[in-house]
Amino acid sequence: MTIPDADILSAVRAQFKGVLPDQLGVALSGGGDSTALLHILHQCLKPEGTVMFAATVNHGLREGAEAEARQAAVLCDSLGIEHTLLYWRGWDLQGNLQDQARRARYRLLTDWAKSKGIPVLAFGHTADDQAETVLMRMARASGVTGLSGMPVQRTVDGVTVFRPLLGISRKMLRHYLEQHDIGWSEDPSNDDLRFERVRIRKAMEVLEPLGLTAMSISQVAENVSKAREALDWYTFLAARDMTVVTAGSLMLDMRKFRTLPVETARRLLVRTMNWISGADYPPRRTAVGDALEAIRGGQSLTLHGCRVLSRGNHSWICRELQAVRDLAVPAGLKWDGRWHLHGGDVTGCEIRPLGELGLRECKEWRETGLPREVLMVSPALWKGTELVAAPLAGWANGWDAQLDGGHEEFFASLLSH
Ligand SMILES: Nc1ncnc2c1ncn2[C@@H]1O[C@H](COP(=O)(O)OP(=O)(O)OP(=O)(O)O)[C@@H](O)[C@H]1O
Repeated sequence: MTIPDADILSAVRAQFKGVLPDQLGVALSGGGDSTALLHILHQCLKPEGTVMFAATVNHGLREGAEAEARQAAVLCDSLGIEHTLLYWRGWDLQGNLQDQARRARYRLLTDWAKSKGIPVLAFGHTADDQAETVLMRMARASGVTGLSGMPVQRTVDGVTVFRPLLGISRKMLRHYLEQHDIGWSEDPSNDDLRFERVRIRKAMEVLEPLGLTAMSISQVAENVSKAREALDWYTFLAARDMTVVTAGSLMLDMRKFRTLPVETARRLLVRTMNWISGADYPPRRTAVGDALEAIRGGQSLTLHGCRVLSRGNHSWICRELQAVRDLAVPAGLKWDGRWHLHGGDVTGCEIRPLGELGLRECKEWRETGLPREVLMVSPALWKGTELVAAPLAGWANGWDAQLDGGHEEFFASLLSH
């Protein structure tokens, strides 16, 4: 299928939703997709005055990579776009090479964008990449979030990662390149059947005559992503209605929580646990399903570095003591990835959890109205074995405990991805 240039350009332009950045970076591998991306964006943005930059990462893993990167630089030069070559030399010869290379690539590219003050970084993921991602996630029996595929836009380390080609197929882009007589490099690993993505790509050739095309599968991802947005809103409103967020923990009104549809309750539980533990991955789906049933049945339990305490009509979700018991940082630094203590002289002091011993010294802890388990995992200031301050347990001593981003961040996390 071919579509005219004007349609491709207007589809890409529409992804900016009327807000064009002053500066934009392109992650240019030199492959067909990102080469087409560079050219298309150049056509869309140059007349609008956006200054473009491009960067290519050489992972140092293939012989031809340097020559391909140089070729990408030549293309940029011909379009008057500043090009930077970034090098990764970090593989520790252990673990999943592809995964490490991908993480390193994102880090190098976002660092580069930040160093140049570039707010938006465009990637060449296409409808085919989206379809492959969705099929791989189906193989893992993913839920609504996984089946939404890759988002068009998300923030990574303060930089907007932007994928304006998700609605355009690889075939259309190849046609575009041929029409404009633009060359590109073929990465041999794109044909390496050891990779699941490549095997899925092959399988798609069989699915295509049945109507399961890159375009139709990526459209399903977009539909699911809209359904996910609606679900997130509902989860957000439910959280506002049935939770109290305090001392970095969450108190759930169980009478309301029990009436929630399972998927809403599951999302609320997962987001709460990720917010409290700081983990950037969710707990296993089956573990969450079991936990949910137990919590609704009024049980207490431990999961994902969090403790769920059943207290009659309420359940508390807080940090698990065992997960932070040995966590100590010099006062002045962030504790458990999210707490700061502010107050007087920090010389010789460190932040550790209040724990059982510390709580015993806080004679007025009951007046806080918080369960002892919540207070025991709260940040306290220690000088050796001497407790200097426990701001959340009624013994502030001139000190104040502040949560990174505050409690509103929890509610915001229900709507962000
Ligand atoms: N070495 C690299 N340097 C810079 N950007 C890269 C590099 N590798 C991938 N990217 C970016 O990530 C996007 C997705 O890469 P991936 O390898 O998953 O897909 P691809 O379909 O092979 O893309 P392409 O045809 O552009 O190489 C690319 O389109 C490009 O924007």
